Amino acid sequence: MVFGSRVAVIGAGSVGATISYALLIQKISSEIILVDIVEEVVQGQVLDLSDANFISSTQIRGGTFQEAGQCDIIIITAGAKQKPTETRVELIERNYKILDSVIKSMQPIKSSAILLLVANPVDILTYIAQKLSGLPKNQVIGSGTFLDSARLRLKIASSIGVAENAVHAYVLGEHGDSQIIAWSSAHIGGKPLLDFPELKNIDKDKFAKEISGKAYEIIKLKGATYFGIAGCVSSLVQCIVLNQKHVRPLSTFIEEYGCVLSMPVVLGSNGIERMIEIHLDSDERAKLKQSAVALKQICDKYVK
Ligand SMILES: NC(=O)C1=CN([C@@H]2O[C@H](COP(=O)(O)OP(=O)(O)OC[C@H]3O[C@@H](n4cnc5c(N)ncnc54)[C@H](O)[C@@H]3O)[C@@H](O)[C@H]2O)C=CC1
Ligand SMILES: CC(=O)C(=O)O
Repeated sequence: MVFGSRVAVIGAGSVGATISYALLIQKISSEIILVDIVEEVVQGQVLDLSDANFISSTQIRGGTFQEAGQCDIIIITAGAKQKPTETRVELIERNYKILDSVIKSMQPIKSSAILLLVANPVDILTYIAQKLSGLPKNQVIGSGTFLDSARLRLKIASSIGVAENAVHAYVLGEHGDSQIIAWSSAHIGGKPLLDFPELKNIDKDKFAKEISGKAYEIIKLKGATYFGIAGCVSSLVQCIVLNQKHVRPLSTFIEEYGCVLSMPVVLGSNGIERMIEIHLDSDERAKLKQSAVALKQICDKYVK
C-alpha cells in the first residue's frame, strides 16, 4: 500500500462498485471514498465491499463530494448507462448535467488531484471536465480506448496464440462507434500484425466492428459492462500511484483537433506526461480527423 494515496469513486453503481472492488484487491491505495447521490446505494455498497476488507489493506467508506474533491485520484463513474442499441454519445445530455453538478459539488478540487473520467461519452465528458474543473489538462484524463485496446489485444492474442501483452496494437480515437484500429503500426515482436498468416486475409472492417460492438453485445446480454473497465481503471490507478509511466491509449486533449480523443500517452503520478506520436497511414488519419470533427461539434455545444 502506498501511504496517503486516497482515491474517490463518484457513482456507486455497477462500474463504481466494481472499480472499488478491483482497487481493494489491488491494495495500492490507503483509502477509497465512495460517493453517490443515492445514500442507500453508498451504504449498501460500503457494507458489502467492507466484507472483503479482510483481504485488503485499503479502507473503504462513504463520503461527501467535498471530501472526494480533496482526494489524490478522483474517478467519475456517475452517469446514465446505455440501453441496448443506444450509443454512448446519446447519453451526453443526461451525463453533462450530472458531471456539471459533480464538479461544482467538489469545488475547490485539490490542485494536484488527477480526475479520471469513466462515465460516457467519456471523450466528450473529459473535454468538459477539463474546462469545468480548473485543473491542468494533463490531470484530467479519460479511460478512453484503453478498454477497446484490451478487447483488441485479447482477440488478436487468441487468434495468434501469444500472450496479450505481446500484442502491440491500439484502438484510437473515440471510445465509441467511430474508433479506429491503428493497423499500420501494430506488431508482435517487431513483425507487422498483418504479416501474420492468421491475420493476412482478415476482413478489417468486420474485425473492427466486432471490437467496437463488444460493449453492445454485453449490454444486450446482461444490461451493462463493468469488469473490463474496472480492470483498466485499477491498473491506471496503480500506474499513477506508483509513477509507472506506462504507455496507454487514454482520452487526452489533442491540440491539432481542438478536442479530446484517445492517443497513446505516458501516464505517471502527475497525470499525462506526454503524447506519443504514433504512425498512422492516410486512411487511419482521415478517419480520426472525421471523428474529431464530429466530437468537437458536440463539445462546442456544451463548453467553449
Ligand atoms: N468508459 C468506459 O469504458 C465505460 C463507461 N461506462 C459508463 O459508466 C457509467 C456508469 O455505468 P454503471 O455504473 O453501469 O451505471 P449505474 O446506473 O449502475 O450507476 C450509475 C450511478 O451514478 C449515480 N449518479 C447519478 N447521478 C449522480 C450524481 N449527480 N452524483 C453522484 N452519483 C450520481 C447513480 O445514482 C448510480 O448509482 C455510464 O455512463 C456507462 O456508460 C461503463 C462501462 C465502461
Ligand atoms: C459501456 C462501455 O463504454 C464499454 O463497455 O465499452
